[in-house]
Amino acid sequence: MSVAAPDIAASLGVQSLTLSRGGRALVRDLSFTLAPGEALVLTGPNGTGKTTLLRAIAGLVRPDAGTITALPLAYLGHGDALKPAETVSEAISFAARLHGAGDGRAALAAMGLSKLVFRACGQLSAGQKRRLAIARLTLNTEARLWLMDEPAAPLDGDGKALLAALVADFRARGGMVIAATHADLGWSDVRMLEMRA
Ligand SMILES: Nc1ncnc2c1ncn2[C@@H]1O[C@H](COP(=O)(O)OP(=O)(O)OP(=O)(O)O)[C@@H](O)[C@H]1O
Repeated sequence: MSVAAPDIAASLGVQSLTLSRGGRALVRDLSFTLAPGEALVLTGPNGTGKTTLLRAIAGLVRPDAGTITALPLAYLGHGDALKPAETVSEAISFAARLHGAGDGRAALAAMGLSKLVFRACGQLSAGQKRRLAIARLTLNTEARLWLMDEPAAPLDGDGKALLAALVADFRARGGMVIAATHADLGWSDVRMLEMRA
């Protein structure tokens, strides 16, 4: 007996979405579609709901109303979710094994971390931790959509350029990206959504 693979939507569809937190409406009747290869950048003042919208798309916050297409996705939150005692090599190889994505060394190289494989995650700088969290996200080979919350906040210029290259490569392979940021990410050909208070 064979079991058919579930249908996976090609695009992300957000329809008539309303979201609130603490009794306050943050998003009202929002609709948009993101097609393969597209990126959407969320901007807007602190507290306007960028993280909440990302979390709703990830299925972590229940909308008051509306629908969101379910897609295989990878989520990069504010925090890097690294275990301090684990080495960089251990952190990356676990994720690589989980997703059947080789040994993860190419992902480390892509974020400029090859020389840090034996360093404990707890001893990394803020920018190095962010680079590692990004490298790990790219190992999720099933993901069609990357959700990134302030992905570049602690990154230097080189780190931002490496992130931009990974995002461009993912999009060229049909991936979709939604990022919340206060910084200019330097990504080309993005759509913008400004959240308002
Ligand atoms: N668990 C919660 N319970 C109640 N209110 C919450 C909760 N989480 C977030 N909020 C509120 O929802 C609003 C939106 O928060 P959110 O983190 O989505 O904003 P943001 O646009 O991402 O902000 P920032 O730019 O500071 O990262 C804020 O007013 C926040 O206090």
